[in-house]
Amino acid sequence: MKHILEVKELRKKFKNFTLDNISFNLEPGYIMGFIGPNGAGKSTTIKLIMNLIKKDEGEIKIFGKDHIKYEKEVKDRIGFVYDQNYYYEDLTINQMKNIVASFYSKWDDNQFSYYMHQFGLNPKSKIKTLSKGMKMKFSLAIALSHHADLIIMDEPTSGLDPVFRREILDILYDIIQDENKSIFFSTHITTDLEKIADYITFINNGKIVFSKSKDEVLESYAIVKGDPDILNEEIRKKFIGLRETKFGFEGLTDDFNVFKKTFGDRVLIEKASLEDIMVYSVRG
Ligand SMILES: Nc1ncnc2c1ncn2[C@@H]1O[C@H](COP(=O)(O)OP(=O)(O)OP(=O)(O)O)[C@@H](O)[C@H]1O
Repeated sequence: MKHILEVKELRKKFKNFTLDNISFNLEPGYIMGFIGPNGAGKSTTIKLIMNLIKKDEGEIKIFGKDHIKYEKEVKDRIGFVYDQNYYYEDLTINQMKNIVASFYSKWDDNQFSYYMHQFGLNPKSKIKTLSKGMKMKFSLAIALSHHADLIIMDEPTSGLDPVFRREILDILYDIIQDENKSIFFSTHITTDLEKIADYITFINNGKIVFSKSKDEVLESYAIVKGDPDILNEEIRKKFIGLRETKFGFEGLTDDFNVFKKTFGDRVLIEKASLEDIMVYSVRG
């Protein structure tokens, strides 16, 4: 099996939004971050992968198998964290865990107890008494306790404090040390991805902007800063996004050698962060 997750020409049309021609692949042993502004189509893509909503067109294969035809088998091997995980609020963590555990063939109670301890959660607490961050920790513990080969998460670190976020990143990093496992997750916290992602898939307005290795992404863009008087129509076209004030300009380009050659020391060329790439690409 070459790809653990294959999404090919995926389409879904809502009344006011179309997810159009989404294609990307994830190989075993890697972490892929899924980024894009609010409303770009991240959750919709994830719901389509998990068959929580029906696709209009396209193909999704997980572990080399069609995600609908082999849904039960495929989902048994996926650890899924979703920003609206539905739990019975009146049950305790342990009672809810017993219900969820029955769905997984490789459920591991020791692993779950380990995470309860690690995450500082009391299994006797009622779900309704948990804070947002604690509920997310509970969801993560469930996703990580059945020896999943693919972890899919929709904004798993939202609502978590920086200390716990770092702990989660370490856990995710440990998981992919097993080279047969992969992680696909959406996030707005691009600095987390700079730390641990191998691949970045960027979606904007229902379309894929790029799906590439993180190193390739970070090497192919730069921020150029300089004096406004060097800007003309031709030069402006070299920017993906540009911000101008009367004191200077700052812009994102994927053609920074041209600036180096043409302007030398008159421009400052700096590395672009994932956040820069996202913000300038979206704003234009
Ligand atoms: N069931 C639905 N019916 C109609 N439109 C929908 C439905 N679900 C999502 N949409 C629309 O699809 C678009 C993409 O939404 P989606 O939740 O996938 O974005 P997102 O990238 O996850 O955003 P965020 O970062 O804010 O979570 C939005 O315009 C949203 O209004």
